[in-house]
Amino acid sequence: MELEQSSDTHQKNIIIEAIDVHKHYDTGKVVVKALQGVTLRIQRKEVVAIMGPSGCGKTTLLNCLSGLDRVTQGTVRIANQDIRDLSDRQLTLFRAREMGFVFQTYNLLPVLTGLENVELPLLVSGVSAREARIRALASIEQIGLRDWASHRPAEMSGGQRQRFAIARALATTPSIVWADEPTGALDSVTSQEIIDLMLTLNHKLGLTFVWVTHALEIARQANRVITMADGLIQEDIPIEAQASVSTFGERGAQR
Ligand SMILES: Nc1ncnc2c1ncn2[C@@H]1O[C@H](COP(=O)(O)OP(=O)(O)OP(=O)(O)O)[C@@H](O)[C@H]1O
Repeated sequence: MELEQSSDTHQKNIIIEAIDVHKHYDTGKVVVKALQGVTLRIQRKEVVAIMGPSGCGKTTLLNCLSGLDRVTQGTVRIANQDIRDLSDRQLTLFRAREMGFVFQTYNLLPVLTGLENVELPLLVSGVSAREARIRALASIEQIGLRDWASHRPAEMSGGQRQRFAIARALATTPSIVWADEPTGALDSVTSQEIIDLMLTLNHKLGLTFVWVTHALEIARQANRVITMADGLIQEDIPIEAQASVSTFGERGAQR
């Protein structure tokens, strides 16, 4: 009975579920089988790192799980919503409500200030200008850069830009933040500051994070590391259960 209850709680806490996901890219000349049957479940509040050699399908998996791209075959459920059942428009709204995105290259609009960049997704999702300002400032407060709100990205360091990108991802109060190589363009000290910020937000706000990374020193700070090879999950190990992080890391970090 107790077992049943605990497995029920486990099921309820699952926020990301992929079942036998395939993704093929038809380039006209060849069909690239980027994902070849990925099944995984991620619980609320987990911090999951996805590693693996270049071309193994990490970004494709992130795009398919987050609904930035459609799967060729298989099921993706986010917060119990099967995203295949959503039209493109519904999926866009669902993403805006449930998810935030952080990319290696920040993707801030250069003509807007930090504050305006953070306000943008709120305005796009229909929040009033007044409310957007309040929420964007609260989000910037979380990343500790209130004094930089009126600066444009060109005036900021890489770390500050990435902090604003994180503030933008937080502004819509998502439950999941996807980060594709979030520290790929940063030096090691700044990388660690960005990781510390995401881990703090995970603790404080209970956000679920999925990081795609090549860096072992980043991955080992997640709760769980998934290593991919050739479009499949090769290893899926909670950090505390890893007998030797360096062993998996040497494989995972290969490019
Ligand atoms: N739009 C596309 N059209 C055709 N092939 C693609 C497309 N996107 C990715 N691929 C191919 O799918 C495979 C997986 O690519 P993906 O970008 O997911 O790998 P990755 O593990 O994220 O690589 P990296 O670490 O270099 O970013 C690769 O063979 C890649 O060339």
